[in-house]
Amino acid sequence: MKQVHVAVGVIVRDGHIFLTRRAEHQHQGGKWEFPGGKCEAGETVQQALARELQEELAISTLKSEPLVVISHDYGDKQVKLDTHWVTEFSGEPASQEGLQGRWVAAAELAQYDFPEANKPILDKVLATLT
Ligand SMILES: Nc1nc2c([nH]c(=O)n2[C@H]2C[C@H](O)[C@@H](COP(=O)(O)OP(=O)(O)OP(=O)(O)O)O2)c(=O)[nH]1
Ligand SMILES: [Mg+2]
Repeated sequence: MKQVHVAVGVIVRDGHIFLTRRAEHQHQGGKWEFPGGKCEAGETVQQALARELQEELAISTLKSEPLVVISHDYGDKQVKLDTHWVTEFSGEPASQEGLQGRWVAAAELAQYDFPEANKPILDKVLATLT
C-alpha cells in the first residue's frame, strides 16, 4: 500500500499548541490533531505545510523546523507524518473549515484524544515544553 506523506505543524506560542479536531467523516474522525495535510505532487514538505496552514487556519508560516518523522500503518492507511515546529507565523489561527480549533497548554495535551500515530510526537512535544 502506498504511504501518504503528510505535512504536520506543531504551532507553538507561549507554551501553548494550536489543535484542531478532525471531522467525523474523515480518516481518524473526531480525534484531535496537529493541523496539516497531504503533500501534493511537486511540493516540498515545507511548501505543503505552509499551504495547509493557510487553508485550514488562515495563517502564514514564517518559521518552521523539523520535529520528527513518523511512519505508521493504520491497516486501512499508511501515513508518514512529517512533523515540524511552527514557531513564527502571521495572523491568528482560526479554523476555516467549520472545525473546532483551540490553543491548549502543553501540560494539558495529554487530556486530548489523538490518532495512534501521534504518540511519539506528543512525547517529544511534552519533553521539550514541559
Ligand atoms: N494533519 C494531521 N494528520 C494526521 C495526524 N495524525 C494522523 O494520524 N494523521 C493522519 C490522518 C490522515 O490520514 C492524514 C492527514 O491527511 P489529511 O489531513 O489530508 O486528511 P484527510 O482526512 O483530508 O485525508 P483523506 O480522507 O482525504 O484521505 O494523516 C495529525 O496530527 N495531523
Ligand atoms: Mg488536514
